[in-house]
Amino acid sequence: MLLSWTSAQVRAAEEPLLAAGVPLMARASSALAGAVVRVLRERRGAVVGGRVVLLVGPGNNGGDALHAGAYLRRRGVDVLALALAPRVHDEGRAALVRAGGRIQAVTDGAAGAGREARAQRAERSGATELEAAVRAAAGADVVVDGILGLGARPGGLTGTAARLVTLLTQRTTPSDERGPVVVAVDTPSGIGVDDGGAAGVVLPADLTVTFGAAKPGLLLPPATHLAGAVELVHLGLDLGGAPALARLEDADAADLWPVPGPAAQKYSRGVVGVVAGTPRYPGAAVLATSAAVLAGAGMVRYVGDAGEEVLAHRPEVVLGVGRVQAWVLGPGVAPDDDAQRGRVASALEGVLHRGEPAVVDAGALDLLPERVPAHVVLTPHAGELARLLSARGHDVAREQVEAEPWRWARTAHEETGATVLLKGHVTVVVGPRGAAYAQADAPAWLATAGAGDVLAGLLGALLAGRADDAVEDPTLVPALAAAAALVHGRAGHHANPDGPLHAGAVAAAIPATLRALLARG
Ligand SMILES: NC(=O)C1=CN([C@@H]2O[C@H](COP(=O)(O)OP(=O)(O)OC[C@H]3O[C@@H](n4cnc5c(N)ncnc54)[C@H](O)[C@@H]3O)[C@@H](O)[C@H]2O)[C@@H](O)CC1
Ligand SMILES: Nc1ncnc2c1ncn2[C@@H]1O[C@H](COP(=O)(O)OP(=O)(O)O)[C@@H](O)[C@H]1O
Ligand SMILES: [K+]
Repeated sequence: MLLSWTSAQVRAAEEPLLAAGVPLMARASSALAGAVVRVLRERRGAVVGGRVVLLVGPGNNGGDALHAGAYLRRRGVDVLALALAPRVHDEGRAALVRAGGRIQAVTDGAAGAGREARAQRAERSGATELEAAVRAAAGADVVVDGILGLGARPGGLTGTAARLVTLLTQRTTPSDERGPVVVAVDTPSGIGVDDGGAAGVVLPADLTVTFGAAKPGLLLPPATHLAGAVELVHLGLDLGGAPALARLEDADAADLWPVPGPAAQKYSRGVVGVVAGTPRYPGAAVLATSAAVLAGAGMVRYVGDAGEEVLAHRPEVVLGVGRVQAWVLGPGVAPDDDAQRGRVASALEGVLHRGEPAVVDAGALDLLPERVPAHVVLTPHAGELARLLSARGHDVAREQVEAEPWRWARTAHEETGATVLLKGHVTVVVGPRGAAYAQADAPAWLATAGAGDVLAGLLGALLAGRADDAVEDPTLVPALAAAAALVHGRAGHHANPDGPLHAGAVAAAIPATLRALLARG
């Protein structure tokens, strides 16, 4: 499991070590230099003579970059530090100069203009300075982004740094193999370290070397898309307490998946009840029931008017109401289908009364009671979450949910009591007692009609298989939801690696995906 901690948690864990004189910056910067050495070797086959440009901001993040630069200079690398703040880390600067590295202050003449003529002169020379800095960075083998790290204030980069990064990103395209490899120090500068925001301009990194612990912003969209590969450097921090946000890996999902023992029978393995689809829209019913069957449910009951189509595709499914261990409610249930909405409502009543876990998706979301237990999992996409929250008095649009998925998923959990699985390229799950996950397992090809119905059925099977545990320990529910998102994403890869997908193929890939996962786990 990949765990992440907030900047405050990391700083608190650093404090006792710093007080005891542990050289954290030396550890961080030598690991950073090691990463740059590897990049140089991969890119040019040699370290000596490589060109590295450091973007250096006012704090310790810049200090890390400068110390790493000193190390690289001693290895024969040509190092140029661009100081983007009036003052940069003193010791780091001295170390780089001692090692023979160059430092250049960059101003862009836009700030502090005095009298007109002087201002114009300053502007001209500043613009030239900035242009030269951009040229140097664009021509380097590696650019090290040490402008801001844990100390970044909300709102993103400002001033010279913002202008330089803007020009540099215009000059270089990520797919251009001749452009520099960007290595971010601790975090890409200017992202929301704790919330994954990307309010201003950010230099997209190919690699982020992060210190002590991963930060939530490295796992959350939109910032996660700017971090590249993330390499964690352990600093020996004692990070007590719960992590802020986690990401499950294959072994974690395998541990959570119920595997039948010799005494298993279909009822003990979990029966899933599915209220989905309509005669007009039978597809969702077929996909949700198929996914539940293929994910290994003991039995699947279908409730609704699309039974004929369901049986034509899945003869294993049993039609009609009966005892179930978990429900899947809402895929393909249209707002004008009173009969199916009535069945959803009565299943929801049962859920509140008897306490089975349930997946509440699509058309069932607007039938959700005021408060539900955490073993009810909502599975909205950003638009559906915005609608649900707006109906409860929050003024929020789809774009805002996409910009801050963790925040709004948390709000939905607080409002409803439910565990919330917010779908997207990164699927964010929030449950009780601060439990939160961000899963990035799916190929973008999975953004296809019906994929959500498959996820609902898959999660339903998992909840049915672990229904007693889920009801007993509500903090297990978000982990189960995250595991379902992982398996769903993996099934997308499995179904057609790097190519177009249709939802039926994703469902069909579930058994082999689970077999591979359980064999490795
Ligand atoms: N605490 C430690 O001992 C360690 C810290 N390390 C490094 O130190 C970093 C944190 O250092 P700092 O606390 O100095 O913070 P930063 O280096 O992130 O920068 C903070 C400085 O930037 C300014 N600033 C913040 N937002 C700004 C903005 N939007 N525009 C312009 N200026 C802005 C602040 O006023 C402050 O002067 C970590 O990210 C990591 O790279 C590592 O060396 C490991 C050990
Ligand atoms: N860009 C993306 N990359 C990867 N997965 C995505 C992306 N966009 C959406 N998904 C996933 O595809 C599925 C789409 O579900 P949903 O929006 O409910 O579609 P539908 O209602 O048609 O089934 C979700 O599991 C979601 O996480
Ligand atoms: K940085």
